[in-house]
Amino acid sequence: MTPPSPVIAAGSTLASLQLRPPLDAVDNRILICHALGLSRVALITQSERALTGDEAQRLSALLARRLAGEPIAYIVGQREFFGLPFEVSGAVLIPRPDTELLVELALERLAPRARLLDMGTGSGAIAVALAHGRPDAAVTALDVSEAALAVARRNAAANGASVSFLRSDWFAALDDAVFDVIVSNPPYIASGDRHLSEGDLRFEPAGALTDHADGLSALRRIVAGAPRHLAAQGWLLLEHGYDQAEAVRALLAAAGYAEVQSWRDLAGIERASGGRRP
Ligand SMILES: C[S@@+](CC[C@H](N)C(=O)[O-])C[C@H]1O[C@@H](n2cnc3c(N)ncnc32)[C@H](O)[C@@H]1O
Repeated sequence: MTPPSPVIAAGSTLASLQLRPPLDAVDNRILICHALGLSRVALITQSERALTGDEAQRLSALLARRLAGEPIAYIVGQREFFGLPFEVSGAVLIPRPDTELLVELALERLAPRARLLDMGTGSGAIAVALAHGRPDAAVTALDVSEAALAVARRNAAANGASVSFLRSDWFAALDDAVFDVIVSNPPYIASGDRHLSEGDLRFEPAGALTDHADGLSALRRIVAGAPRHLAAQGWLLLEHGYDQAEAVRALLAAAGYAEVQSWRDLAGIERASGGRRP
């Protein structure tokens, strides 16, 4: 079926636009607020206000992008993660609620003034959430993408979080730095996986999603390289795909990590695994 035209008529009231298919009321509300620079409260109090010609054009353009499948977070340039606002652009993965599990696991393991490293920081979501929640911690975050690091630096500044950022191909630029906790949500989708050409993933940076191999190659490199940068008893905590927990535990066990285990997300799926320095 052809989707209804995204062209919005000048003179439409805000109330009528919120119920306009094919988007649901939440998406409509977010796009209207963004196009018109209105708060949610203003949308309610000004429900009978009619759109000007300029506003109708702006909203039509946003709606067309959404109907073409672009994630709403990229359209409005923002996504919430761990209760904090994060700028997002096509240079970074949109932070997922699933990844909050990794933040919680790290928070449980951070001793006072602990040193933490976030590998493949993207928007900075994990590092900024941790530095915001634990200002006493010394948080370092790295990424191979300079464009992602620029977004992450702005997110740290906007959220008042102190994070040291570093451009690095995994451990390459770390010298002999040592951390008490290393966390990573690396690219773990295998090349050729059909999900890469579906939904939001079509719009996200390929380098954030896939390792261009079997899905485990970045995880292998991190598991192998982390011991040299972990303090005694230090934790390595990794996010991975819904079907990779067994494989990641096997990698950790083969590398000699202690207390190897996996943790389930809110849907009951093992989405994070880790262990202590061998
Ligand atoms: C799945 S995204 C995670 C982003 C963010 N940490 C999050 O959880 O929302 C993976 C990140 O790893 C980065 N990355 C990919 N290859 C890398 C490499 N060789 N060295 C460092 N970072 C890398 C990507 O640029 C991307 O930002």
